[in-house]
Amino acid sequence: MTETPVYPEKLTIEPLVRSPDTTITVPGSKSITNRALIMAALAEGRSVLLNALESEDTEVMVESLRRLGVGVHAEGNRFVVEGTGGQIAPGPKELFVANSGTSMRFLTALCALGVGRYRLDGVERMRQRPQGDLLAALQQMGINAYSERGNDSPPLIVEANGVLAGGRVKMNAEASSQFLTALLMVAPYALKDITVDVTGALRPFYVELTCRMAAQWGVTIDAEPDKQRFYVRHGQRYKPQQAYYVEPDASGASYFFAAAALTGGQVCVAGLKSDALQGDVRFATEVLAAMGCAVEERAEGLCVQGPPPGLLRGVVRDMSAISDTALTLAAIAPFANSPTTVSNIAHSRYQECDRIHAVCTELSKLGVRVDEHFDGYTIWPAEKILPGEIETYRDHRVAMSFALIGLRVPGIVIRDPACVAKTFPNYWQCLEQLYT
Ligand SMILES: O=C(O)C1=C[C@@H](OP(=O)(O)O)[C@@H](O)[C@H](O)C1
Ligand SMILES: C=C(OP(=O)(O)O)C(=O)O
Repeated sequence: MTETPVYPEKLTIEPLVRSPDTTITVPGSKSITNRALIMAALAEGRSVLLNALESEDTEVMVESLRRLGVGVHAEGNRFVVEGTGGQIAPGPKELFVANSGTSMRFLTALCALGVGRYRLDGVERMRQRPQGDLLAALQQMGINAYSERGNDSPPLIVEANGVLAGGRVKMNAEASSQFLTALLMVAPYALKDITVDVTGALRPFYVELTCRMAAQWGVTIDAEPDKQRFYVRHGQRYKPQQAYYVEPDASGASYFFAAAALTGGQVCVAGLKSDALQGDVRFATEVLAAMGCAVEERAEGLCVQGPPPGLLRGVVRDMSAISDTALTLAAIAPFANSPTTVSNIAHSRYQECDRIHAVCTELSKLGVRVDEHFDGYTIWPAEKILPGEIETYRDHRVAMSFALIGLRVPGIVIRDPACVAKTFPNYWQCLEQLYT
């Protein structure tokens, strides 16, 4: 894989002197790359992924798959995967996934197809992130899956006996929709058909992404219209793909669209379509459009034109389905001419950091009025935003979002800029292109 650039401890963002008018190429989607890696691993034979994301979150997935006996050869963003048809190397095996939620959840379910003992661990923050409802679902299917410390967080142990029973399972996926994705992806390899009854609220777009991708790879996942029940026939098999193209990362694209919104400029993201598989494309097509931006799909990609100065409107939105972009929205909200309220993202307090608290703390530091709610925030238009040093809490999205404020306000300094390596190692180079 390519080397991550070396960054200083702090990065000062220079304000733009004129509005951008440019096209940016963002890397491939994390969500799609890590799903495609699992589906390719489960398929029998060679698959080739094109425009795959090369970042920490996909590297830990690739390394873990290798430990499970799946050959993965990465040449830049072209990944060649030698699928083993659902056979994974017997335990004992130790997997380390740093702070990649998708890797932790998807691999936990994959290990349930193995034989023996698998131990999955991550960095300190990963040891605080919730996994209990995924473990509970696997237990219902005859797998001895548990948290080593008894706190529903990693390290996780999966003791498997080569048989995932299948049958009827109840699952709560409120803490993370990734639990359901993880289970659905391995479901065709169970002994019996699987019916999942979803209890509690489900953030649907990531699960829809899973279902749409499974269909591309030859597996049907049926869902009731209300998305409270999913059904997977056992015995289906993923078909290896000769050239599976990974869409540009829509969450990563949100920063560049937001830059256009902030500056009255125009930014296109190459290759992204308004009907992308990824729900986060709605940040542009719905949220920015509601704030007064013009959003248009063109031959070169999806393009956002920001409104003239002073005309960006605040929005009141349930951001639960696209919560990774709630931080992007928080960064541009102080520049709007009315307050912005984000609701229903309580789960994001258990992601890379407590994202609600981080947003509120860092915006307050810059003199922005913000009210913290248990499930979101209200951000008020700011007459003046102060310079300041942003704590990024090892959260790539805090770093990428707050850098946007620096495009308008002098003296914004981002601590630990290297944390973007989780999903977007060349973020700062892409950001620089806005100055050209
Ligand atoms: O399935 C996925 O690819 C993802 C689901 C979401 O997680 P949660 O459902 O845990 O919020 C999102 O935040 C994450 O970045 C990627
Ligand atoms: C929440 C995120 O990632 P994950 O859950 O995959 O670690 C993210 O990328 O914002």
